[in-house]
Amino acid sequence: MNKLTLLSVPFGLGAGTPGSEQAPGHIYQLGLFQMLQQHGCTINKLKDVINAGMPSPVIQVPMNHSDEVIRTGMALARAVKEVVAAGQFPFVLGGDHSLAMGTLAGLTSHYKKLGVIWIDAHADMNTELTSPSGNMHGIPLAVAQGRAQLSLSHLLPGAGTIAPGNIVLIGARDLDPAEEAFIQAEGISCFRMADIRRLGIHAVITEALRMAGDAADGIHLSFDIDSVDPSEAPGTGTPVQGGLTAEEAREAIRLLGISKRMTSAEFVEVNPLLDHRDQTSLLAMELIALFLSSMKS
Ligand SMILES: NC(=[NH2+])NCCC[C@H](N)C(=O)O
Ligand SMILES: [Mn+2]
Ligand SMILES: [Mn+2]
Repeated sequence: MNKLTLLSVPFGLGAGTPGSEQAPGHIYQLGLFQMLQQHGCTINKLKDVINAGMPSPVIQVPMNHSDEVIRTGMALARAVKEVVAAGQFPFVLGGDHSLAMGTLAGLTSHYKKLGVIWIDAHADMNTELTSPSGNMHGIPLAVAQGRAQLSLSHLLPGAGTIAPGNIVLIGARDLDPAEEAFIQAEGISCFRMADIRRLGIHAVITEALRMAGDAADGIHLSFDIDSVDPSEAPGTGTPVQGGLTAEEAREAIRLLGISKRMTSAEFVEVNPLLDHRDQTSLLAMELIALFLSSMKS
């Protein structure tokens, strides 16, 4: 595996509920680095990404905290681009899911045909006009496809887009009408919970790697902890019943890791303020260590 750079993004204003900005610090405090060491994983570089000093956004969008979300995305996009240019593996720890716009802007400035595996209860494919909440963590995949007012190139000059055919959604179970319509119209690959129960997580991940990866020059994993059922991951801002078991999440993450095909990853939406006895942070920590250790073995 390439050397690893961990980018922590303590930012949560893209979500409707505060708290996910505390996730990176909290997960470190619970012992992520010790756990990684036990697994023989070395982090070559650790960087906190904050929006301090970013120039004013070149675009305004009518959404909650859009200015801060865009500035953070600009800072993250630059950081991710640097990491990739240095030949390292960028691992982004959020934070809410709006920061995926920054990650994807950085990645698409390098990978011209990026594949994306999006494990989430949601599709995060609303635009500024269809968003029911006004929260920017619900739009990153529409932005990445070039369907929103905001685009990845607003965050980073030279950023590209993601082709709908290179996106695979896994765990979806709470889609808004406009998202549902778009997924149908574009034929976006979407493994809903019923598909996972029918096919099993192993077959789903194998298919997902093929669908996202076969026409791609890199594959990004975007893992939203709300993909896991709230009975095992309650600490998140938009929980939805009927999700993955923690065991299915472990298996999915492990299979993606050992495939050796992933070129970047992000973990988002852990909210320590909504958690029960750190159950969600501890699960996230375990999944992160599992992912990073299975990539190297
Ligand atoms: N990353 C997330 N947790 N996103 C939740 C999005 C919820 C809803 N679809 C919205 O647009 O507001
Ligand atoms: Mn999400
Ligand atoms: Mn979600």
